Amino acid sequence: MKKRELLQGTVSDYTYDGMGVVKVDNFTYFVRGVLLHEEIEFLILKRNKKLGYGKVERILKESEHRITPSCPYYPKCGGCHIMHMDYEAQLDFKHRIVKQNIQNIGKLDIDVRKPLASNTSHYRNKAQFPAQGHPFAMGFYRLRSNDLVDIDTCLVQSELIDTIYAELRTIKNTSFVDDVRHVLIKHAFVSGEVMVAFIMRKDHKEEIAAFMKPLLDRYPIVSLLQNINTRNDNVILGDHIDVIDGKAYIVEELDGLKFQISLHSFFQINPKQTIHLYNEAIKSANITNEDRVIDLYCGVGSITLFLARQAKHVTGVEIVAPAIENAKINQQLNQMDNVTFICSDAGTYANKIVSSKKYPDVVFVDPPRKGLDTLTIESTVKMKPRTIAYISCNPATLARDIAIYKEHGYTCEYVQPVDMFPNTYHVECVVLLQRAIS
Ligand SMILES: C[S@@+](CC[C@H](N)C(=O)[O-])C[C@H]1O[C@@H](n2cnc3c(N)ncnc32)[C@H](O)[C@@H]1O
Repeated sequence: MKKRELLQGTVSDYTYDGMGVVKVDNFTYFVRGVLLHEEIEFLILKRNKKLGYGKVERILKESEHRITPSCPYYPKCGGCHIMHMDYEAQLDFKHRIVKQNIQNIGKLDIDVRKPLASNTSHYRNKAQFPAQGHPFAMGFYRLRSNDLVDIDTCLVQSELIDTIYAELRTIKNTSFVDDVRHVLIKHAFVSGEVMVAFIMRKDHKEEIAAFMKPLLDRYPIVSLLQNINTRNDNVILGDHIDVIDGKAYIVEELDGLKFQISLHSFFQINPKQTIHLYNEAIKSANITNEDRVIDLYCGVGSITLFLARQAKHVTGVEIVAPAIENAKINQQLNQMDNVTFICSDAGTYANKIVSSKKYPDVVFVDPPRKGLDTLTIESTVKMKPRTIAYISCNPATLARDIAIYKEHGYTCEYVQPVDMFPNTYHVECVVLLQRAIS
């Protein structure tokens, strides 16, 4: 490869993570920060036998959807990926990616609807900021890197998280700064409650308590925690939690239902859009008060309790024990007696239900990005529910899994993307799989 080789081309497509695809002389390059149909000049950064990566040098013909990002740290900070697109272009990009996955991975001919739109700023209720002592930096990592970008504001976090974060940056001047791995903030939008957790290499409870005292007076921080993590990998949380002040959890409200959320439990990060996501899935599944439902991968029981307002009985299944403890308390907080929570691997529980022959009418699944394993898919099929509602945060594994369900006689009419994560390449989808054969 020649030094500083510049090429020109037109962006003809996107990669799943929002890079532009540019073909020059039948060779494919991926270039970040460009939009569909733009004509660009780019520098070749690297190239192998199959493809190359480029860095945009000049936009020769600009898209009408290009905007100047309002965040001063974009694109250096890896938290957001498509902030140079206006929101219409972001939704088109997500629509396109879901369609491509359904067609190319699933080999399926299914209508992919336009994504449901979200508010685009200050939508996040949770932030985890890595920190380092010398030289001090706190913020987010560059994309696919361990380089920390020092930031003092983040436009996708709730305004309260952003304000508290700005104050927490003064840990720079403390004696314990070198032992801080992450600071994690959760904000319950409706109750206003805030959790602040210091993820530490070693114990500094007393120094943290003294440092946080003025902030506890100024902000609704009802849960101040220390979590010790001595691992050498990139898992953020350790197991041990000390409650330094207040309680070990915060309480959030979604659509009139209350949810206790602890440090280790998963909770959807865009609460306003979560209500639309759950209602979309539940409405399409036509749940009646005769229905018995199993909600696999239930977290703190949020979909479970939404479902329980309409179904005869719902069983929520989740592998993380603290999340199930929260779920059981959430059941009591909302006074619902038609719910059972089980701490188990989803596939193992589903397989037990197959053996017991106590089949549900409807199954909900909301797995992590890796999607469903064979045991879970096969067991849910053997239960013969009339509907399997699949909520997915990864269109690639969703497409793979619905193709397998199709082989087992479950069909779906449409995929409904829901934008839960504006300015990032991530997209959530809801799919209803209906049993076509008996
Ligand atoms: C995408 S979250 C969905 C949680 C919940 N449905 C919600 O909307 O908040 C996936 C959940 O699956 C849980 N999980 C991961 N692997 C699991 C497994 N093998 N069996 C059961 N639950 C699992 C995670 O702990 C997490 O709470």
